[in-house]
Amino acid sequence: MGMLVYDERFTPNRVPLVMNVSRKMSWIVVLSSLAVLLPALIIFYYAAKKELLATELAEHRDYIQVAADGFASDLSMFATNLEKLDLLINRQLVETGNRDIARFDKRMVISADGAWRNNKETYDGSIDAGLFLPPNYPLTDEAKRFYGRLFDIFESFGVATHSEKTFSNIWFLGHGRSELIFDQYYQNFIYLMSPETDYTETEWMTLASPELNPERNIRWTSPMFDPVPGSWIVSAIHPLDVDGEWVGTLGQDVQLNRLFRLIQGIGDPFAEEQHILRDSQGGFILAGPWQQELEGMAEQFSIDPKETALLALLSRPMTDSASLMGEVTLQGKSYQAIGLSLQPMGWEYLHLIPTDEMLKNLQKVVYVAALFFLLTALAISIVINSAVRKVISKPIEQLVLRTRLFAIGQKPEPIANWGSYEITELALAVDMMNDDLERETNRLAFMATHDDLTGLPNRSLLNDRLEQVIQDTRRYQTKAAVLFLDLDQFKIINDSLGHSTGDKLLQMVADRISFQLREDDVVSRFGGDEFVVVISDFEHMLDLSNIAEKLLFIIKQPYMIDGYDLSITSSIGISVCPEDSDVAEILIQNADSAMYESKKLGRNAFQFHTKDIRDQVLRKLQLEEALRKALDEQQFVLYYQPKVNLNTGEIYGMEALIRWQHPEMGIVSPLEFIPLAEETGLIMDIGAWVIEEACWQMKQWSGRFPWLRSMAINLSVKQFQQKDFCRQIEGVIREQNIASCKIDFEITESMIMGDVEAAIRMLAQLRALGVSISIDDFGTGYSSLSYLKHLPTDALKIDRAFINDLVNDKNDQAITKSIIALANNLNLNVIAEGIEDAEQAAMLTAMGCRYAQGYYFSRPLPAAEMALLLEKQDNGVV
Ligand SMILES: Nc1nc2c(ncn2[C@@H]2O[C@@H]3COP(=O)(O)O[C@H]4[C@@H](O)[C@H](n5cnc6c(=O)[nH]c(N)nc65)O[C@@H]4COP(=O)(O)O[C@H]3[C@H]2O)c(=O)[nH]1
Repeated sequence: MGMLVYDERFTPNRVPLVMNVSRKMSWIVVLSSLAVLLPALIIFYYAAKKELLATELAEHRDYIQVAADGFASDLSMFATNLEKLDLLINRQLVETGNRDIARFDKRMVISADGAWRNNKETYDGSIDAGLFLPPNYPLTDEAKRFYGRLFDIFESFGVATHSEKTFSNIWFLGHGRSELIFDQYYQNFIYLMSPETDYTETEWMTLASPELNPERNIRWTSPMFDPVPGSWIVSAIHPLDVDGEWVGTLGQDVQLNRLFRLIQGIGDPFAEEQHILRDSQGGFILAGPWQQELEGMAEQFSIDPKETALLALLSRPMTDSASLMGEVTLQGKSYQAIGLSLQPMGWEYLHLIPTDEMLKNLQKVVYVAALFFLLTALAISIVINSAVRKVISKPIEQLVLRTRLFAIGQKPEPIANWGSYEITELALAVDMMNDDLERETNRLAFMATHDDLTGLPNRSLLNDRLEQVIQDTRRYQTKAAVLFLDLDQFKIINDSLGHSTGDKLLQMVADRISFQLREDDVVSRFGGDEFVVVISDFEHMLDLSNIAEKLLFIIKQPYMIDGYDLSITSSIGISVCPEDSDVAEILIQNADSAMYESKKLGRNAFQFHTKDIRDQVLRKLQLEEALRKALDEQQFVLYYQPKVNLNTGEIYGMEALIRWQHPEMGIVSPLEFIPLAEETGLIMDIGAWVIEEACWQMKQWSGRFPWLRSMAINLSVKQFQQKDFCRQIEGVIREQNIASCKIDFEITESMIMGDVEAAIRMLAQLRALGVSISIDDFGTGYSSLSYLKHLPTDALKIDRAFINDLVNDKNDQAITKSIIALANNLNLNVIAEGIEDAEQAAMLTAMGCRYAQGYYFSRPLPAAEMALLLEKQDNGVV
């Protein structure tokens, strides 16, 4: 959808990590489901595990108890058997007789190796007991009776008990290395025995000795691993005492494998369950995972010392009944241990159940549940994804598209229903916002290109239009013109009647100019009271003259504003494209220069841009460049023009006048460069230099000529407007150590007229420093008498314009007289400037003017010449 409106700002990679809402919602569902379900599953798992282990282990413990009981009862049955056998033998030996001797003789023969064994031909091991007597056995009748009777007892006992299948054999070992045995498994045992066979020092005999078995009860031999059948054997031992005398041992060999099956088949055995069985001496019978190792070297076997948990468990005492012994780690795997002590042998049995196998089913349940939850969450997220896409994402994408269309200036059709209330509201708000934005953008664009007051195009739009017009002149070989129009003396109206009246006047002038011109022409407000008109196409220069004249005329017509009947004239400068230039900026500059020229020519006139004007502009540029270097290169010098007392002809003071001695241009008049310095701001530095230099000079001269009253220094408007001007002056006075009363600042009326109040404040501050103030060029500046009386001044200087023709011009005489009268009334001194002859001096004296300055007395002089003049007066020569 975004592809429809291509704009670099809209490319999605600007925000590469942002996901769309529907996908985000899906993720939220999946993740929040998992966030809830996973911990729930984990909690469930651990709770269930605890419960399961508790119940399962309890069940197993019971099984084990049953199996162990079975195991123990089997074993104890052997003990009972032997006890019974002992009783039987003792009872029946009392009744032995010759029948027993006959039985012995009938059965026994000497074998080739010298040992006595049963006659093989009549021997059937499954029903007969076998007897072995070593060679040279002392065969007394008593012995024959004894063995003959034992044959009988063993066979009947053996056959009877064998049916119970609880043991494999019963045997008797006598002190003389005799052995009587009834063995179901090794029926020919006696034939395998060598004549040297001697069991008398083995446990089979010793455990029955009165020394080791004073209680005369059942003992168990250490279990033994028989590698041939691969089975563990243990023998039950019972002493056979006849008439209180130990005659031998009764025993039974028990193959443990059959019993192991009892404990190894408990419940549903676990694949990796382990069994550890130790006899009462600590010897291993079952060694869990190390069973093979044990059976390979039963004597040296011990548990790996790294299995510390198991060793610790084995070191704990076990109870007779099966008990849970907690969790143990074996070869890195977790087991649940159940242990007990098997009686009557005192063996310790440890049953190890792999924890994971016990929990296998539970884990399966948890995995299935987790999978189920995950799939459910995924399914829900898919549903939410498509719902959110339909209800939110799609409308939002539409809205984005609409906004982008607005952004590129297109206006899509409004959509009344967006499916849901909130989106419809949002869409309405977005449309409204876009409308407002469009209006505001247009307004800002207009403001950026138009003048607030008059609504005319401003400078920037003027430039654009002028560029366009210039291009058209090139393309269509036409001519265009720029008219630079400035209102004459507008400042006076503005200052005297107020800005509001001035603004209304400007608006009316703008309307009149616009009304006079064609639509194609451009009328713009260039600044202040300046307007620039672009005439886009004309044929003859005369057309331009006509337009200019029409404008001069229409502007000159009276205006009725705020109850004032106002009139104003204008001056117009005209530059022509392409003759003067085809560069917008230069065309405007040229028209501006021509406008100044027309002002010089007397205002209310128009002037075409000419070569002369161009030369003047060039000169101005040249001067400006040179002026920037002048101060550094010390090209300025001060001249001094004496001020004279008309009554006595004596010099009482002087005016410092700056001179610029340029190495190539020669002397440049201050009338030319001071306005330029003001325009460029260089006047600040130049003015400061003048003040310092003049003060320094006055300090020198007032030492030599104490009667010298004042040094007048001209101030420029910009200097005067500086905020810290007073502080600067104070600094100079302090630095030069000069009496401030000897400094007189000359300011012009126009400098005061802008902001009268501020000017009054500044003058008061200056006077507070002790300096005096004179108003220069007085009479030309439309001073209002009303504020003149409030001005903190000391003197008025009558402008040279009134003196020039004073002798002949009655008006000038009248003005001069009234200025003198005004000064007298306001208690101000009055100085006439520009006196060039004696007649003027005489007339002024007659009019009551006391002070004067002019070529008649002296031209402005370099310091050295001025010093000579002062010296002459000091010497009374003048
Ligand atoms: N025709 C004629 N002219 C006479 C006669 N007596 C004096 N003048 C000239 O009249 C001007 C008097 O200075 P201004 O009215 O203050 O007018 C000054 C003043 O406004 C400005 N100016 C000169 N020096 C400075 C300065 O240091 N700072 C500032 N801000 N302006 C200065 O330049 C203006 C012109 O100065 P200058 O060329 O020195 O011209 C001086 C002076 O040479 C006379 O009898 N006949």
